[in-house]
Amino acid sequence: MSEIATKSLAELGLTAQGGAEARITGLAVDSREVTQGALFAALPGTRVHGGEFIQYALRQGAGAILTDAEGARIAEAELAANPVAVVVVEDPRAALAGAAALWFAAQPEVMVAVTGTNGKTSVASFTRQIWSNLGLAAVNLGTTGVEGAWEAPLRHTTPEPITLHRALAEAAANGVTHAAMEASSHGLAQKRLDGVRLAAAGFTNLTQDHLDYHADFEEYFAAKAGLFNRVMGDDGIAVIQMDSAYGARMAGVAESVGQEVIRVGRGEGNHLRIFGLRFDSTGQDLRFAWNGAVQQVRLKLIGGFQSENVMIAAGLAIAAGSDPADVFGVLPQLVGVRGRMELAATRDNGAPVFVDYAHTPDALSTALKALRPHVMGRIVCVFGAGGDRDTGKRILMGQAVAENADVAIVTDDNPRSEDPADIRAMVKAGCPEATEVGDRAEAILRGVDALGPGDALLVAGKGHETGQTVGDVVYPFDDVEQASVAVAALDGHLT
Ligand SMILES: CC(=O)N[C@H]1[C@@H](OP(=O)(O)OP(=O)(O)OC[C@H]2O[C@@H](n3ccc(=O)[nH]c3=O)[C@H](O)[C@@H]2O)O[C@H](CO)[C@@H](O)[C@@H]1O[C@H](C)C(=O)N[C@@H](C)C(=O)N[C@H](CCC(=O)O)C(=O)O
Ligand SMILES: Nc1ncnc2c1ncn2[C@@H]1O[C@H](COP(=O)(O)OP(=O)(O)OP(=O)(O)O)[C@@H](O)[C@H]1O
Ligand SMILES: N[C@H](CCC[C@H](N)C(=O)O)C(=O)O
Ligand SMILES: [Mg+2]
Repeated sequence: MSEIATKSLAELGLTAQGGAEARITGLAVDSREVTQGALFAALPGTRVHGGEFIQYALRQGAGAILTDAEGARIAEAELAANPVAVVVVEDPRAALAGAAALWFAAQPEVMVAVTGTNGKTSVASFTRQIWSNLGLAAVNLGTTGVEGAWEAPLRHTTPEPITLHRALAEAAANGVTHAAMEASSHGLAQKRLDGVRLAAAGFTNLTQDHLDYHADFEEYFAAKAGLFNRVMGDDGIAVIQMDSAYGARMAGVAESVGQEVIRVGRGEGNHLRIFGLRFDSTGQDLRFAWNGAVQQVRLKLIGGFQSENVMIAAGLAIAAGSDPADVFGVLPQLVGVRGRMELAATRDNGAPVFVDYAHTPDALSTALKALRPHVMGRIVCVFGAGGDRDTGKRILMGQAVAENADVAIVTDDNPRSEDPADIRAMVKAGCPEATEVGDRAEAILRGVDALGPGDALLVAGKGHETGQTVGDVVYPFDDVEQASVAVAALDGHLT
C-alpha cells in the first residue's frame, strides 16, 4: 500500500487552538467529501454555515477543522466531545486558499488572471492561444474548463481553492508553464484564488450582472477590485481596458497598490491603442499602436469586442514576459472561442447563424452591435434569461435586444427552479414586440425560418453549454447543433 502524503497544520500556515498539531491527509470544503484525517473547512455560506456540517465531517474521520468563531460556536458540543485540532480564524476562506496553495504546492510558473463582467473566457483563451503559438506549454482555466496543453473539466468559472490548486498542480506536473485564469466576482468575493501567484491581471469591463449575489454595484466593483488590491502583489502588472466607465477607476486601484498599469483602449495615451477596425464577412482588420508604433493585423474573428479582448490578451502576454513583436506576430492565428460569436450554420441563401454566450444586457447589445457591420439585412435574435439569477437584468436584456435587433424571439435559457413563463414575461417587459416561444429548439427553428438573403441570426445566452437546466434536470441541448438541424430541416438537407 502506498503511504498517504501528509502535511502538518504548520506546513499549511495554520495554527490550531491550544497549539494542537495534526498530520493532515487531505482538504475538504464539503463534509460529504471528508476522508480519514482530512481537514474540513467549515465556511460561512450563503444558505447555511458550514459549521452545521462539522458533526458529519467528524463522523467521517476529519483530522482537523478550519472555521470561524461562528462555526466553532455552532459545533461547540461536537468539538468538545471530539479531540481534533480546531483552527479558528476570522476569514476561513482566505485561510483555506492559503492552505490549498501550500498543500498542492505547485502552479505553472507564469500565471495571469482576468476579471470583468464580460470577456473573461475570451481573454483567457486568447492569452493561452498566444502563448501556445509562441511554443509555450499553456492552458486557460475557467467557464469552459481547463483547455490547452493539459485539459480537464471544471464545474465553476473560478473553482474553490482545493479544486483550483489541484488543477494547477496537475497542470504543472504535466509540464504546463503558463496559465491564464478567469476570476469571477463570486470567486473573488469568496477568495477562491487568493493563493495563486500572479504575474499580471486584466480587467475587461463592468456592467450589470449578479446583483442577486452582490448587494449593489459598489460591492460588485469592490469584488472585482480585489483581484488588484488583494490577490496580485505590487510587483504584478495590471492590464486595464480604459474605454469602459470603470476602467479608470480600476487603473487607480492598481496604481494605489504600486502596480504598473498597461492601458488598453481607443483614447490617446493608452499603451495599446485601438484606432481602426474594418469588418467583413469573415473577420476584421485591426489597426493599433503599441507605445506609439502602428501595427496592423488580420483577425479571423467576428465582432469588434473581440479586438478589445485580443488587445487585453496581448497586454497580458507582454506583461507576463513575452516580446511584443512576437505577440503581435501570432495574433492572426487566433481562433474564436467555442460559443462566442461562433458561426454555427449558414442557410442556402447565405444567411449565417451565430451562437453567442451573451447573457447580460451589455453583452447582448455589444454582440448585436458588433454583428451589424458584418450584416447587410436584418438581425434576428433568439434569447432568454437564466432562472435563479439576477432578476433585475431581465428587462434590461429585453431592452438591449429591442434596441439592437430587428426581430426578437424570447425563449428559455436554464429556467432552473423558476417558472419559465415568469422569466419570459420579465424579459418581454423590455421588448413587448418580441415573439415568445418557450421551447428553445422551436425558437431557433423559427429564427432560422425568418432569415432571408443578407439577414443573420444571433442565438444568444448558452454559447458552449450542452444542457438546458429545467428544475434539477439537465436536458441535453446544444445551440450550435440545434442551429445546424434547423438549417438542414428548412433547406431540405435532412435525409
Ligand atoms: C453562491 C455561491 O457562490 N456559492 C458557493 C459557496 O457555497 P455557499 O457557501 O453559498 O454554500 P452553502 O450551501 O451555504 O453551504 C455552506 C458550506 O457548507 C458546505 N456543505 C454543504 C452541504 C453539506 O452537506 N456539507 C457541507 O459541508 C458547503 O460546501 C459550503 O462550504 O461556496 C461553495 C464552496 O466553495 C460553492 O460550491 C458554491 O458555489 C455554488 C455551487 C454556485 O453555484 N456558485 C455559482 C453562482 C458561482 O460561483 N458562479 C461563478 C461564475 C459566475 C459568473 O461570472 O458568471 C463561478 O465562478 O463559477
Ligand atoms: N469585451 C467585451 N465587451 C462586451 N461584451 C463582451 C466582451 N467580450 C465578450 N462579450 C460578450 O459576452 C459573452 C461572453 O463572453 P465570455 O464568455 O468571454 O465572457 P465571461 O466574462 O467569461 O462570461 P462568464 O461570466 O459567464 O464567465 C460573449 O459571447 C459576448 O457576447
Ligand atoms: N456563469 C453564468 C452563466 C449564465 C449563462 C446563462 N445560460 C444562464 O443560465 O443564465 C451564470 O451562472 O450566471
Ligand atoms: Mg467565463
